[in-house]
Parts: sequence; structure tokens; C-alpha cells
Amino acid sequence: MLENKTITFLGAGSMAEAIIVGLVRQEVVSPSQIIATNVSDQDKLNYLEKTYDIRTTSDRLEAVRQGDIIVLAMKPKHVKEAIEYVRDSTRKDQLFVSVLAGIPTVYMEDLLGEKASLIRTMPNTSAKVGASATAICKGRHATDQHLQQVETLFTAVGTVTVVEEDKLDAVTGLAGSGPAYFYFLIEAMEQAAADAGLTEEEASALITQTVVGVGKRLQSTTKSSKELYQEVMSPNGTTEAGINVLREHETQEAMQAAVTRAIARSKELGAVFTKSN
Ligand SMILES: NC(=O)C1=CN([C@@H]2O[C@H](COP(=O)(O)OP(=O)(O)OC[C@H]3O[C@@H](n4cnc5c(N)ncnc54)[C@H](OP(=O)(O)O)[C@@H]3O)[C@@H](O)[C@H]2O)C=CC1
Ligand SMILES: O=C(O)[C@@H]1CCC=N1
Repeated sequence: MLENKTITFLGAGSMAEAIIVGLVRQEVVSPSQIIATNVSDQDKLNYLEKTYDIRTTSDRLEAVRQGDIIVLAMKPKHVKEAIEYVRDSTRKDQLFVSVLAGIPTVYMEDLLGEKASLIRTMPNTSAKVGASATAICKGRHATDQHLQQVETLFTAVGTVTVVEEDKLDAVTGLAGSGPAYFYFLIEAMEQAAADAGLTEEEASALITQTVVGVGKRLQSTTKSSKELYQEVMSPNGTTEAGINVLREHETQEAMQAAVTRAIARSKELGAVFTKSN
């Protein structure tokens, strides 16, 4: 389905790299089918070219002309100038794929013009290891075949869930931002481990495997999260002592509020982009 397709990344930051790594490692496309471009960071382009053997160029117009699928991978605040700059180099037969948080399809479609085919996605940085939880939705003019192409692309870097666009803000706060919540908590576990005299290597090995084990367990059980943590807790044991401290600090309420706030932020980001002019 993606044979002979050239995929252009307009924006070559963290998210673009995470997807590129997945595509190259999973051999979904050959590195020569990928072009990355950005505005000014030539070092990043050199690094991507050297590390993944993909093509790069600082000529954004040329990059867009050569692409069959154009991945919009800049920050939301740059989307208007990014699309306006390349618009005259786009074609009707190209498929546009957004990874931008918050930005509604209709806004980008209006900027792209000519009934542009657009699929909006929300991946996360675990794409880098083939483990993104990505959600995708169709724009007004995209076909089911376009949706399938993008599903194929993102299946290479993890799981794909097709949703209605009105759920993408929730996906963004939950799964797009999701990895950061866990890394943030892990930072605190690392500190506690250091305070208790474990070396960085020891702590890293133990914490990493603990997190991997949690992920695998969640994938392989029908038990609820409550049942799973209760399974760890012996009456009056170590876990109960730890969980009681988390309860005292209202950790669950804080996590719930964090996800809710991130979802609201995604909506805020989108709200200023309801019109393209
Ligand atoms: N990071 C994450 O975890 C996730 C991010 N996203 C979304 O991905 C998008 C990119 O985020 P991230 O990769 O973190 O951001 P980065 O800041 O790492 O990268 C942004 C890239 O966009 C480029 N850029 C800036 N302006 C333009 C322009 N006018 N035309 C073309 N390219 C431009 C930058 O180039 P230069 O460096 O040369 O200025 C840079 O390569 C965001 O919209 C974000 O919402 C989605 C899911 C998860
Ligand atoms: O923080 C952000 O805005 C982006 C979107 C999801 C993850 N990172």
C-alpha cells in the first residue's frame, strides 16, 4: 500500500523522529522513501540523515513537491505559516497527515485548500520503540483508502484506534501526553532509589523492568487496575504503607486532574484555530 510512496515530514522534531525511527526499524518503507525538512536546524537534518539513512533537505518546497504523503509535524503555533509557505507546491493527489495537538482538520483543510485530503492523528513518543498508542480520524475530503494508508503507517509504530474527531482532544490529554506523566513519576522513584543507596544502574534496571512488567501485565489480563494493585498489597505490608502515602497526597486526584487539564489544553489550542484567517 505504501510501495513507491514518498513520505515527507514537514517539521523534523521529536515527534517526526519518533515516527521515522519506527517506520525505518519496522521496514514499512525504505529510508529512501522518507524526506525530512525543517526551518533552520541543519544539525538535526544532518543527524537524521546520518542516523536513519533517510533523505533530508532544507528546501521545504522541494520536500513537499516530492512527497505523496505529507506529515505536518510542526508545533501548533507554526501551522499557519508552515502551510501557507508550502501551499503553492502542494498537489490535489497528496495526502496530508497531521500529528498536531488540538488543531481541527477543518482549519488545516481550509489553509491547504482545493479539498485537500487530510487525516488527523495523535501518536505519542513511544513510536520510537514501536509502541505508540495512536488515534486517527478522517478529515472531510479523505477517503477510507487514505485512512487505511495512515493506519498502515502508524501500525508500524504501535497500535492505532480510529475515532471521531471530537474525541481527539481526550486522546491527546490521555495518550499523546501520557508518556510524560509516567516519566515524571519515574523521576521521583529514581530519587527515592538514590536516597535509599541504590546506584543509578541498579535503580534504572529495576524501575524499567517494573514498568515493562506493568505494561505487559495490563496487556495480558482482564483484571481491573484496582484488582491489580490490590494483588500487590499484603495486609499491613510494604505496598499498603506506600499506597497510603499516595492516598494522603491525593495522587489519584492529581493524575485525574492532570489528564483533564491536558484535555482542556488541547481544546484551548484548537479553539484559536477554528478559522484559517
Ligand atoms: N512531542 C510529543 O510527545 C508529541 C507531539 N505531538 C505534536 O507533534 C508536533 C511537533 O512536536 P515536537 O516534535 O515535539 O516539536 P519540536 O519542537 O521537537 O519540532 C518542531 C519541528 O517543526 C519545525 N518547524 C517549525 N516551524 C516550521 C515551519 N514553518 N514549517 C516547517 N517546519 C517547521 C521545526 O524546525 P526548526 O527546528 O528548524 O525550527 C522542528 O523541526 C506538535 O504539533 C505536537 O502537538 C503529538 C504527539 C506527541
Ligand atoms: O505537549 C504537547 O502539546 C504535545 C501534544 C501531546 C504530547 N505533546
